[in-house]
Amino acid sequence: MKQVLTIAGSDSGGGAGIQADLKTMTAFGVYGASVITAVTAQNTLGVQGFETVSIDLVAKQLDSVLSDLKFSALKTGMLATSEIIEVVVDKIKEYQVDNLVVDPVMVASSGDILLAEEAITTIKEELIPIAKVITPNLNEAKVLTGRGIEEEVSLEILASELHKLGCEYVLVKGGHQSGEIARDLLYDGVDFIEFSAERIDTKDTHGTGCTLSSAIASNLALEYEIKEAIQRSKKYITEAIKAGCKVGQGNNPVNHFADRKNSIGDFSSSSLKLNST
Ligand SMILES: Nc1ncnc2c1ncn2[C@@H]1O[C@H](COP(=O)(O)OP(=O)(O)OP(=O)(O)O)[C@@H](O)[C@H]1O
Ligand SMILES: Cc1ncc(COP(=O)(O)O)c(N)n1
Repeated sequence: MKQVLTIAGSDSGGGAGIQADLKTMTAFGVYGASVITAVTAQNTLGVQGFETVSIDLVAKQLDSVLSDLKFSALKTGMLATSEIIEVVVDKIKEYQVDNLVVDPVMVASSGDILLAEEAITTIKEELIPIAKVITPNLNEAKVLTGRGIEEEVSLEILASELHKLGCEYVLVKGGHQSGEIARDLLYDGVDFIEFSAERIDTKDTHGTGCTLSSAIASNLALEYEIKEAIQRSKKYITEAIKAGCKVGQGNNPVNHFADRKNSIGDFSSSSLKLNST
């Protein structure tokens, strides 16, 4: 079974972070392991607080899993501080894991800040250069290219500027744009490739970024080449948003069961052959 690692924060509400990552990996049939960088007290209404895990314990988690399991891909999500980013980069280099997907999480969809400001430079200078693909949303792409959030700029310009930071591919997500199409743009340094799907009219998009990046990491682990991996992940996130998951009172998470409703029948009592004496 292919193994995939997520290095990210915990979302107690189960919609984003580590929890969304492991659900996504399971849905794609890969084995998901996790290194937790921060523990958030969070629900569908927002982030009520968080604490980072000590550098020592982040390093120990990384050594534990990287020395034992064999990862075909990994993703990073909430890394919170420069010090955590540095230890993550050191360990990825030490254990030489390929197929790094970097989701440069900065702010939760609720508006709560999840990354220290000085850590933005560390992401740019140390993490992005070792990434196979980075998956910033529109605002993250603007911040990483030194722009203000209000500035009007095309996905093409953002993607080509970000590519110069040294990653192999840039996928700028257009989820926060308006219009009938949710358009993401991939750039490999030469060509732009669009991934478009219908925009679903909903506020329940908690965890979309975590889910998409985990889906890409899972599909890279399954040996799909990058465009196919993104295409499959885009289909997954679109269906998961469409199905939704009305679990809380705020912005609800996506539904990881969207594609698998029919498989429930396999586990129903009528389909199980039990020997009773
Ligand atoms: N309403 C929507 N309908 C269809 N697709 C969407 C919608 N919102 C986001 N997406 C898609 O979901 C994926 C994640 O994009 P988004 O821009 O929301 O990332 P993000 O802001 O990092 O996510 P998050 O809100 O979890 O931080 C992209 O493929 C995007 O196009
Ligand atoms: C631990 C953690 N990681 C990432 C996000 C971003 O996800 P979203 O923007 O959907 O809130 C989050 N809210 N919490």
